[in-house]
Amino acid sequence: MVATVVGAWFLGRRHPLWLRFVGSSLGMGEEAPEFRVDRITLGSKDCQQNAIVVGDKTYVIGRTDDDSKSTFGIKILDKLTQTWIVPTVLGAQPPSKSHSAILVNEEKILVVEKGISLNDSIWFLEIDTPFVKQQRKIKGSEVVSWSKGVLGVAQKPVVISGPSGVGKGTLIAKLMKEYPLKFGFSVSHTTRSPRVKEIDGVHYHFAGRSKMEQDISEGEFLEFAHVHGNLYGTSIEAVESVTDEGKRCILDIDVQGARSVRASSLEAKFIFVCPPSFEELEKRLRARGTETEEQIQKRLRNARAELDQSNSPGLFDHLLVNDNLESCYENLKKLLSLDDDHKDSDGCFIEDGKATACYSILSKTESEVFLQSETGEVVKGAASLLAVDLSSLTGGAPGRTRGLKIHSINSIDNGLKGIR
Ligand SMILES: Nc1ncnc2c1ncn2[C@@H]1O[C@H](COP(=O)(O)OP(=O)(O)OP(=O)(O)O)[C@@H](O)[C@H]1O
Ligand SMILES: Nc1nc2c(ncn2[C@@H]2O[C@H](COP(=O)(O)O)[C@@H](O)[C@H]2O)c(=O)[nH]1
Repeated sequence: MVATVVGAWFLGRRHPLWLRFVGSSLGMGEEAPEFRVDRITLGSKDCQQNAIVVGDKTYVIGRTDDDSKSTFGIKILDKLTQTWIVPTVLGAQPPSKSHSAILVNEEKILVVEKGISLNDSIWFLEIDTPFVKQQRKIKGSEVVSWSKGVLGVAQKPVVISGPSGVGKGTLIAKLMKEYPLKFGFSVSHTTRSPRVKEIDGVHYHFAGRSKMEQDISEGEFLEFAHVHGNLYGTSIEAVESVTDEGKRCILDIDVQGARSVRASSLEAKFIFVCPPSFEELEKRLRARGTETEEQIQKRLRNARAELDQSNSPGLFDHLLVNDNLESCYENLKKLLSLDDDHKDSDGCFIEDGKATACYSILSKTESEVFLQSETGEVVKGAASLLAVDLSSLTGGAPGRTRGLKIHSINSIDNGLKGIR
Protein backbone atom coordinates (compact mmCIF):
# COMPACT_ATOMS: atom_id res chain seq x y z
CA MET A 1 0.00 0.00 0.00
CA VAL A 2 1.27 3.44 -0.81
CA ALA A 3 0.47 6.19 1.64
CA THR A 4 0.33 9.66 0.31
CA VAL A 5 1.06 12.77 2.24
CA VAL A 6 0.16 15.90 0.44
CA GLY A 7 1.51 18.71 2.46
CA ALA A 8 0.88 22.27 3.30
CA TRP A 9 -0.94 23.57 0.27
CA PHE A 10 -1.38 26.88 1.89
CA LEU A 11 2.30 27.44 2.34
CA GLY A 12 2.66 27.92 -1.35
CA ARG A 13 5.74 25.91 -2.30
CA ARG A 14 5.80 22.15 -2.13
CA HIS A 15 8.87 19.99 -2.36
CA PRO A 16 7.77 16.45 -2.84
CA LEU A 17 10.57 13.94 -2.59
CA TRP A 18 10.17 10.51 -4.02
CA LEU A 19 12.26 8.36 -1.78
CA ARG A 20 13.46 4.84 -1.87
CA PHE A 21 14.44 3.74 1.54
CA VAL A 22 16.53 0.80 2.56
CA GLY A 23 16.35 0.98 6.34
CA SER A 24 18.05 -1.03 9.02
CA SER A 25 15.13 -3.43 9.27
CA LEU A 26 15.40 -4.47 5.65
CA GLY A 27 17.82 -6.97 4.26
CA MET A 28 20.71 -5.72 2.18
CA GLY A 29 19.53 -4.61 -1.18
CA GLU A 30 15.91 -5.23 -0.29
CA GLU A 31 13.73 -2.31 -1.29
CA ALA A 32 11.03 -0.82 0.84
CA PRO A 33 7.85 0.35 -0.85
CA GLU A 34 7.98 3.82 -2.22
CA PHE A 35 6.29 6.61 -0.38
CA ARG A 36 5.85 10.11 -1.41
CA VAL A 37 6.84 12.40 1.38
CA ASP A 38 6.52 16.10 1.31
CA ARG A 39 9.19 17.83 3.27
CA ILE A 40 8.11 21.29 4.00
CA THR A 41 9.71 24.05 5.90
CA LEU A 42 7.18 24.54 8.62
CA GLY A 43 8.03 28.11 9.21
CA SER A 44 4.63 29.63 8.75
CA LYS A 45 3.40 31.36 11.86
CA ASP A 46 -0.18 31.44 10.71
CA CYS A 47 -1.19 28.18 9.29
CA GLN A 48 0.09 24.72 8.58
CA GLN A 49 -1.87 21.91 6.99
CA ASN A 50 -1.40 18.33 6.00
CA ALA A 51 -3.82 16.56 3.73
CA ILE A 52 -3.99 12.79 3.97
CA VAL A 53 -5.88 10.82 1.38
CA VAL A 54 -7.77 7.77 2.65
CA GLY A 55 -9.98 6.18 0.00
CA ASP A 56 -12.60 8.70 -1.03
CA LYS A 57 -11.81 11.05 1.80
CA THR A 58 -9.11 13.62 2.33
CA TYR A 59 -8.35 14.49 5.94
CA VAL A 60 -6.95 17.97 6.35
CA ILE A 61 -5.12 18.47 9.63
CA GLY A 62 -4.53 22.13 10.12
CA ARG A 63 -3.01 24.29 12.78
CA THR A 64 -3.96 27.86 13.31
CA ASP A 65 -2.25 30.38 15.52
CA ASP A 66 -3.89 33.34 17.07
CA ASP A 67 -2.41 35.65 19.65
CA SER A 68 -3.14 33.48 22.62
CA LYS A 69 -3.03 29.90 21.45
CA SER A 70 -2.46 27.46 18.68
CA THR A 71 -5.12 24.88 17.86
CA PHE A 72 -5.71 21.99 15.52
CA GLY A 73 -8.61 21.99 13.12
CA ILE A 74 -9.71 18.89 11.24
CA LYS A 75 -11.72 18.96 8.03
CA ILE A 76 -12.69 16.09 5.77
CA LEU A 77 -13.25 16.43 2.03
CA ASP A 78 -15.63 13.79 0.70
CA LYS A 79 -14.45 13.39 -2.86
CA LEU A 80 -17.61 11.64 -3.99
CA THR A 81 -19.92 14.44 -2.98
CA GLN A 82 -17.29 17.19 -3.11
CA THR A 83 -18.41 18.41 0.30
CA TRP A 84 -16.46 19.44 3.35
CA ILE A 85 -17.29 17.83 6.68
CA VAL A 86 -16.19 19.22 10.03
CA PRO A 87 -16.07 16.18 12.33
CA THR A 88 -16.49 16.08 16.09
CA VAL A 89 -12.95 15.78 17.42
CA LEU A 90 -12.68 13.67 20.58
CA GLY A 91 -9.77 13.35 23.01
CA ALA A 92 -7.17 15.78 24.23
CA GLN A 93 -5.38 17.28 21.24
CA PRO A 94 -1.59 17.30 20.89
CA PRO A 95 0.27 20.43 21.93
CA SER A 96 -0.13 22.27 18.70
CA LYS A 97 3.28 23.20 17.44
CA SER A 98 4.38 22.26 13.98
CA HIS A 99 3.87 18.71 12.86
CA SER A 100 4.17 16.21 10.06
CA ALA A 101 1.68 13.44 9.31
CA ILE A 102 1.40 10.15 7.47
CA LEU A 103 -1.27 7.50 7.05
CA VAL A 104 -0.52 4.37 9.11
CA ASN A 105 -3.48 2.32 7.87
CA GLU A 106 -7.18 2.83 7.18
CA GLU A 107 -7.75 3.32 10.93
CA LYS A 108 -5.26 6.00 11.90
CA ILE A 109 -2.92 8.78 10.87
CA LEU A 110 0.42 9.25 12.61
CA VAL A 111 1.14 12.85 13.59
CA VAL A 112 4.62 13.78 14.81
CA GLU A 113 4.85 17.00 16.80
CA LYS A 114 8.01 19.06 16.78
CA GLY A 115 9.73 21.14 19.39
CA ILE A 116 8.57 19.04 22.35
CA SER A 117 10.00 15.96 24.05
CA LEU A 118 10.17 12.82 21.96
CA ASN A 119 8.05 11.03 24.60
CA ASP A 120 5.22 13.46 23.95
CA SER A 121 5.63 13.93 20.23
CA ILE A 122 3.97 10.83 18.76
CA TRP A 123 0.22 11.14 18.25
CA PHE A 124 -2.43 9.34 16.26
CA LEU A 125 -5.54 10.78 14.70
CA GLU A 126 -7.98 7.87 14.82
CA ILE A 127 -10.21 8.05 11.77
CA ASP A 128 -11.81 4.60 11.68
CA THR A 129 -10.83 2.63 14.79
CA PRO A 130 -13.49 0.58 16.65
CA PHE A 131 -13.83 3.46 19.16
CA VAL A 132 -14.39 6.01 16.41
CA LYS A 133 -16.90 3.73 14.68
CA GLN A 134 -18.78 3.34 17.96
CA GLN A 135 -18.80 7.10 18.60
CA ARG A 136 -19.91 7.79 15.03
CA LYS A 137 -22.87 5.49 15.59
CA ILE A 138 -23.76 7.17 18.90
CA LYS A 139 -23.53 10.68 17.49
CA GLY A 140 -24.89 9.93 14.03
CA SER A 141 -22.24 12.17 12.52
CA GLU A 142 -18.56 12.12 11.54
CA VAL A 143 -16.09 11.65 14.40
CA VAL A 144 -12.31 11.50 14.71
CA SER A 145 -10.31 11.10 17.89
CA TRP A 146 -6.85 12.08 19.08
CA SER A 147 -4.80 9.37 20.75
CA LYS A 148 -1.38 9.84 22.32
CA GLY A 149 1.34 7.34 21.41
CA VAL A 150 2.82 5.83 24.56
CA LEU A 151 6.11 3.98 24.59
CA GLY A 152 6.10 0.41 25.82
CA VAL A 153 3.45 -2.17 26.52
CA ALA A 154 1.28 -1.89 29.62
CA GLN A 155 -0.15 -4.93 31.34
CA LYS A 156 -3.76 -5.63 30.46
CA PRO A 157 -6.27 -4.04 32.83
CA VAL A 158 -8.30 -6.45 34.96
CA VAL A 159 -12.10 -6.24 34.93
CA ILE A 160 -13.71 -7.71 38.05
CA SER A 161 -17.46 -8.30 37.96
CA GLY A 162 -19.94 -10.18 40.10
CA PRO A 163 -23.17 -9.61 41.99
CA SER A 164 -23.44 -6.94 44.63
CA GLY A 165 -22.15 -8.20 47.98
CA VAL A 166 -20.06 -11.06 46.60
CA GLY A 167 -16.81 -9.48 47.84
CA LYS A 168 -15.29 -7.77 44.79
CA GLY A 169 -14.39 -4.63 46.72
CA THR A 170 -12.94 -6.69 49.58
CA LEU A 171 -10.70 -8.68 47.22
CA ILE A 172 -9.58 -5.55 45.36
CA ALA A 173 -8.78 -3.76 48.62
CA LYS A 174 -6.55 -6.68 49.68
CA LEU A 175 -4.75 -6.63 46.35
CA MET A 176 -4.15 -2.89 46.48
CA LYS A 177 -2.89 -3.14 50.04
CA GLU A 178 -0.40 -5.90 49.23
CA TYR A 179 0.73 -4.48 45.88
CA PRO A 180 0.29 -0.69 46.02
CA LEU A 181 2.88 -0.10 43.33
CA LYS A 182 1.66 -2.78 40.96
CA PHE A 183 -2.05 -2.08 40.85
CA GLY A 184 -4.19 1.03 40.63
CA PHE A 185 -7.96 1.28 40.97
CA SER A 186 -10.08 2.76 38.22
CA VAL A 187 -12.22 5.28 40.10
CA SER A 188 -15.68 5.11 38.53
CA HIS A 189 -18.26 7.85 38.31
CA THR A 190 -21.67 7.26 39.85
CA THR A 191 -24.87 9.15 40.46
CA ARG A 192 -25.58 7.23 43.68
CA SER A 193 -25.10 8.98 47.02
CA PRO A 194 -21.90 8.34 48.94
CA ARG A 195 -22.01 5.82 51.79
CA VAL A 196 -20.57 6.67 55.18
CA LYS A 197 -16.75 6.58 54.88
CA GLU A 198 -16.80 6.78 51.07
CA ILE A 199 -14.56 9.57 49.80
CA ASP A 200 -15.20 11.49 46.58
CA GLY A 201 -12.37 10.84 44.12
CA VAL A 202 -11.16 7.77 46.02
CA HIS A 203 -14.04 5.27 46.05
CA TYR A 204 -16.03 6.99 43.32
CA HIS A 205 -16.37 10.30 41.58
CA PHE A 206 -19.84 11.18 42.84
CA ALA A 207 -21.51 13.02 39.99
CA GLY A 208 -24.74 14.74 39.06
CA ARG A 209 -26.74 12.87 36.44
CA SER A 210 -26.92 15.63 33.82
CA LYS A 211 -23.17 16.37 33.96
CA MET A 212 -22.37 12.67 33.77
CA GLU A 213 -24.74 12.17 30.84
CA GLN A 214 -23.16 15.13 29.06
CA ASP A 215 -19.65 13.75 29.58
CA ILE A 216 -20.80 10.36 28.28
CA SER A 217 -22.26 11.98 25.17
CA GLU A 218 -18.94 13.73 24.60
CA GLY A 219 -17.15 10.39 24.43
CA GLU A 220 -15.32 10.65 27.74
CA PHE A 221 -16.46 7.25 28.99
CA LEU A 222 -15.14 3.83 28.15
CA GLU A 223 -18.39 2.27 29.39
CA PHE A 224 -21.44 3.14 31.46
CA ALA A 225 -24.51 1.32 32.71
CA HIS A 226 -27.66 1.78 34.76
CA VAL A 227 -27.09 -0.42 37.81
CA HIS A 228 -29.55 -0.87 40.70
CA GLY A 229 -31.29 2.39 39.71
CA ASN A 230 -28.20 4.59 39.37
CA LEU A 231 -25.82 5.51 36.57
CA TYR A 232 -22.26 4.17 36.86
CA GLY A 233 -19.42 4.57 34.39
CA THR A 234 -15.70 4.27 33.79
CA SER A 235 -14.12 7.34 32.28
CA ILE A 236 -11.29 6.86 29.83
CA GLU A 237 -9.16 9.02 32.08
CA ALA A 238 -9.83 6.74 35.09
CA VAL A 239 -8.15 3.85 33.30
CA GLU A 240 -5.45 5.77 31.52
CA SER A 241 -4.25 7.73 34.53
CA VAL A 242 -3.55 4.43 36.32
CA THR A 243 -1.79 2.96 33.31
CA ASP A 244 0.27 6.11 32.82
CA GLU A 245 1.61 5.60 36.36
CA GLY A 246 2.97 2.25 35.18
CA LYS A 247 0.38 0.35 37.22
CA ARG A 248 -2.04 -2.38 36.20
CA CYS A 249 -5.56 -1.02 36.25
CA ILE A 250 -8.34 -2.80 38.18
CA LEU A 251 -11.96 -2.11 37.22
CA ASP A 252 -14.83 -3.08 39.54
CA ILE A 253 -17.84 -2.93 37.22
CA ASP A 254 -21.11 -4.77 36.64
CA VAL A 255 -21.76 -7.34 33.91
CA GLN A 256 -23.22 -4.80 31.45
CA GLY A 257 -20.05 -2.73 31.87
CA ALA A 258 -17.89 -5.82 31.36
CA ARG A 259 -19.75 -6.49 28.12
CA SER A 260 -19.13 -2.95 26.90
CA VAL A 261 -15.42 -3.14 27.73
CA ARG A 262 -15.22 -6.48 25.88
CA ALA A 263 -16.68 -4.75 22.83
CA SER A 264 -14.27 -1.81 23.11
CA SER A 265 -10.70 -1.56 21.91
CA LEU A 266 -9.37 -2.03 25.45
CA GLU A 267 -7.82 -5.46 25.84
CA ALA A 268 -8.40 -6.69 29.38
CA LYS A 269 -8.62 -9.79 31.56
CA PHE A 270 -12.20 -10.48 32.68
CA ILE A 271 -12.89 -12.17 36.02
CA PHE A 272 -16.34 -12.99 37.42
CA VAL A 273 -16.61 -13.50 41.18
CA CYS A 274 -19.38 -15.92 42.28
CA PRO A 275 -20.82 -16.48 45.75
CA PRO A 276 -20.73 -20.01 47.20
CA SER A 277 -24.56 -19.84 47.36
CA PHE A 278 -27.35 -17.33 46.89
CA GLU A 279 -28.15 -17.52 50.62
CA GLU A 280 -24.57 -16.57 51.52
CA LEU A 281 -24.72 -13.64 49.08
CA GLU A 282 -27.87 -12.34 50.76
CA LYS A 283 -26.26 -12.79 54.18
CA ARG A 284 -23.19 -10.73 53.15
CA LEU A 285 -25.26 -8.00 51.57
CA ARG A 286 -27.40 -7.67 54.70
CA ALA A 287 -24.40 -7.88 57.03
CA ARG A 288 -22.70 -5.02 55.18
CA GLY A 289 -25.56 -2.81 56.31
CA THR A 290 -25.19 -0.20 53.61
CA GLU A 291 -28.50 -0.64 51.77
CA THR A 292 -32.16 -0.29 52.68
CA GLU A 293 -34.39 -3.37 52.52
CA GLU A 294 -35.82 -2.15 49.22
CA GLN A 295 -32.34 -1.70 47.75
CA ILE A 296 -31.26 -5.13 49.01
CA GLN A 297 -34.24 -6.71 47.25
CA LYS A 298 -33.37 -4.90 44.02
CA ARG A 299 -29.71 -5.95 44.24
CA LEU A 300 -30.68 -9.58 44.89
CA ARG A 301 -33.03 -9.60 41.89
CA ASN A 302 -30.24 -8.19 39.72
CA ALA A 303 -27.81 -10.73 41.20
CA ARG A 304 -29.81 -13.61 39.72
CA ALA A 305 -29.57 -12.04 36.26
CA GLU A 306 -25.84 -11.37 36.69
CA LEU A 307 -25.16 -14.93 37.82
CA ASP A 308 -27.04 -16.20 34.75
CA GLN A 309 -24.74 -14.15 32.54
CA SER A 310 -21.51 -15.31 34.13
CA ASN A 311 -21.35 -18.15 31.61
CA SER A 312 -22.06 -16.00 28.54
CA PRO A 313 -19.76 -17.33 25.85
CA GLY A 314 -16.65 -15.23 25.36
CA LEU A 315 -17.41 -12.78 28.15
CA PHE A 316 -15.40 -13.84 31.20
CA ASP A 317 -11.98 -15.45 31.11
CA HIS A 318 -12.21 -16.81 34.67
CA LEU A 319 -14.85 -17.59 37.30
CA LEU A 320 -13.68 -17.26 40.89
CA VAL A 321 -15.77 -18.57 43.79
CA ASN A 322 -15.48 -16.40 46.88
CA ASP A 323 -16.21 -18.86 49.65
CA ASN A 324 -13.27 -18.62 52.02
CA LEU A 325 -11.86 -15.12 51.57
CA GLU A 326 -8.18 -16.05 52.00
CA SER A 327 -8.22 -18.95 49.56
CA CYS A 328 -10.23 -16.91 47.05
CA TYR A 329 -7.64 -14.14 47.32
CA GLU A 330 -4.80 -16.63 46.73
CA ASN A 331 -6.62 -17.89 43.62
CA LEU A 332 -7.03 -14.33 42.38
CA LYS A 333 -3.30 -13.76 42.76
CA LYS A 334 -2.62 -16.92 40.75
CA LEU A 335 -4.91 -15.69 37.98
CA LEU A 336 -2.95 -12.45 37.90
CA SER A 337 0.37 -14.32 37.67
CA LEU A 338 1.77 -12.37 40.57
CA ASP A 339 4.71 -14.73 40.80
CA ASP A 340 5.83 -13.85 37.29
CA ASP A 341 8.23 -11.04 36.63
CA HIS A 342 6.39 -7.95 35.63
CA LYS A 343 7.51 -6.58 32.32
CA ASP A 344 6.20 -3.04 32.03
CA SER A 345 7.70 -1.91 28.84
CA ASP A 346 10.29 -2.74 26.34
CA GLY A 347 11.68 -1.77 23.04
CA CYS A 348 12.57 1.87 23.53
CA PHE A 349 16.19 2.46 22.80
CA ILE A 350 16.14 6.18 23.23
CA GLU A 351 18.12 7.11 26.31
CA ASP A 352 16.53 10.45 26.86
CA GLY A 353 13.01 10.66 25.53
CA LYS A 354 12.48 13.78 27.64
CA ALA A 355 14.83 15.95 25.62
CA THR A 356 13.25 18.38 23.18
CA ALA A 357 13.21 16.89 19.72
CA CYS A 358 12.45 18.09 16.24
CA TYR A 359 11.78 15.11 14.05
CA SER A 360 9.75 14.97 10.86
CA ILE A 361 8.42 12.00 8.97
CA LEU A 362 10.75 10.76 6.30
CA SER A 363 9.20 7.57 4.97
CA LYS A 364 7.20 4.49 5.88
CA THR A 365 7.27 0.76 5.40
CA GLU A 366 4.58 -1.76 6.35
CA SER A 367 5.63 -1.79 10.01
CA GLU A 368 7.88 1.22 10.58
CA VAL A 369 7.87 4.96 10.10
CA PHE A 370 11.22 6.68 9.80
CA LEU A 371 11.78 10.06 11.39
CA GLN A 372 14.59 12.43 10.58
CA SER A 373 15.93 15.12 12.85
CA GLU A 374 15.16 18.48 11.28
CA THR A 375 17.78 20.44 13.10
CA GLY A 376 20.54 17.93 12.57
CA GLU A 377 20.91 18.00 16.33
CA VAL A 378 21.03 14.60 17.89
CA VAL A 379 18.80 13.76 20.85
CA LYS A 380 20.92 12.29 23.62
CA GLY A 381 21.20 8.58 23.00
CA ALA A 382 19.42 8.73 19.66
CA ALA A 383 20.59 9.27 16.15
CA SER A 384 19.35 11.82 13.70
CA LEU A 385 17.32 9.02 12.19
CA LEU A 386 14.71 7.10 14.19
CA ALA A 387 12.47 4.17 13.39
CA VAL A 388 9.03 4.07 15.02
CA ASP A 389 7.92 0.44 15.15
CA LEU A 390 4.18 0.22 14.59
CA SER A 391 3.93 -3.56 14.56
CA SER A 392 2.87 -3.99 18.18
CA LEU A 393 0.47 -1.12 18.75
CA THR A 394 -2.14 -2.26 21.23
CA GLY A 395 -4.71 0.49 21.24
CA GLY A 396 -5.13 0.85 24.99
CA ALA A 397 -8.22 2.71 26.07
CA PRO A 398 -9.31 5.46 23.71
CA GLY A 399 -7.03 8.43 24.12
CA ARG A 400 -3.80 6.42 24.18
CA THR A 401 -2.09 4.14 21.70
CA ARG A 402 0.30 1.88 23.54
CA GLY A 403 3.03 -0.46 22.44
CA LEU A 404 5.13 2.09 20.58
CA LYS A 405 8.77 1.22 20.12
CA ILE A 406 11.35 3.69 18.90
CA HIS A 407 14.77 2.61 17.72
CA SER A 408 17.55 4.94 16.84
CA ILE A 409 19.40 4.17 13.67
CA ASN A 410 22.71 5.02 15.16
CA SER A 411 24.87 5.66 12.21
CA ILE A 412 23.54 8.26 9.86
CA ASP A 413 25.66 6.64 7.17
CA ASN A 414 24.09 3.24 7.80
CA GLY A 415 20.61 4.65 7.86
CA LEU A 416 20.76 6.91 4.90
CA LYS A 417 22.96 4.93 2.57
CA GLY A 418 19.91 3.30 1.09
CA ILE A 419 18.07 6.51 0.35
CA ARG A 420 18.64 7.57 -3.17
N1 LIG B 1 -15.32 -14.58 51.54
C1 LIG B 1 -16.08 -13.84 52.32
N2 LIG B 1 -16.69 -14.40 53.39
C2 LIG B 1 -17.49 -13.68 54.21
N3 LIG B 1 -17.76 -12.36 54.03
C3 LIG B 1 -17.18 -11.76 52.96
C4 LIG B 1 -16.33 -12.45 52.06
N4 LIG B 1 -15.92 -11.60 51.14
C5 LIG B 1 -16.47 -10.40 51.41
N5 LIG B 1 -17.24 -10.49 52.52
C6 LIG B 1 -18.06 -9.43 53.13
O1 LIG B 1 -19.20 -9.28 52.32
C7 LIG B 1 -19.63 -7.93 52.28
C8 LIG B 1 -19.73 -7.48 50.84
O2 LIG B 1 -18.42 -7.40 50.29
P1 LIG B 1 -18.01 -6.26 49.28
O3 LIG B 1 -18.52 -4.94 49.73
O4 LIG B 1 -16.58 -6.41 49.03
O5 LIG B 1 -18.88 -6.73 48.03
P2 LIG B 1 -18.92 -6.15 46.56
O6 LIG B 1 -18.97 -7.29 45.63
O7 LIG B 1 -17.84 -5.19 46.35
O8 LIG B 1 -20.32 -5.41 46.57
P3 LIG B 1 -20.84 -4.19 45.63
O9 LIG B 1 -20.88 -4.68 44.26
O10 LIG B 1 -22.18 -3.89 46.17
O11 LIG B 1 -19.91 -3.05 45.80
C9 LIG B 1 -18.64 -7.14 53.09
O12 LIG B 1 -19.17 -6.89 54.36
C10 LIG B 1 -17.41 -8.06 53.18
O13 LIG B 1 -16.69 -7.87 54.38
N1 LIG C 1 -20.85 -0.67 34.60
C1 LIG C 1 -20.30 -0.19 35.72
N2 LIG C 1 -20.59 -0.73 36.91
C2 LIG C 1 -20.00 -0.24 38.00
C3 LIG C 1 -19.08 0.82 37.92
N3 LIG C 1 -18.65 1.08 39.18
C4 LIG C 1 -19.24 0.20 39.98
N4 LIG C 1 -20.06 -0.59 39.27
C5 LIG C 1 -20.88 -1.70 39.75
O1 LIG C 1 -22.03 -1.20 40.37
C6 LIG C 1 -22.49 -2.14 41.31
C7 LIG C 1 -22.88 -1.44 42.58
O2 LIG C 1 -21.81 -0.83 43.19
P1 LIG C 1 -21.98 -0.13 44.62
O3 LIG C 1 -20.69 0.53 44.90
O4 LIG C 1 -23.13 0.82 44.51
O5 LIG C 1 -22.29 -1.25 45.59
C8 LIG C 1 -21.37 -3.15 41.51
O6 LIG C 1 -21.72 -4.33 40.82
C9 LIG C 1 -20.20 -2.53 40.82
O7 LIG C 1 -19.36 -3.48 40.25
C10 LIG C 1 -18.78 1.37 36.65
O8 LIG C 1 -18.00 2.29 36.48
N5 LIG C 1 -19.42 0.84 35.59
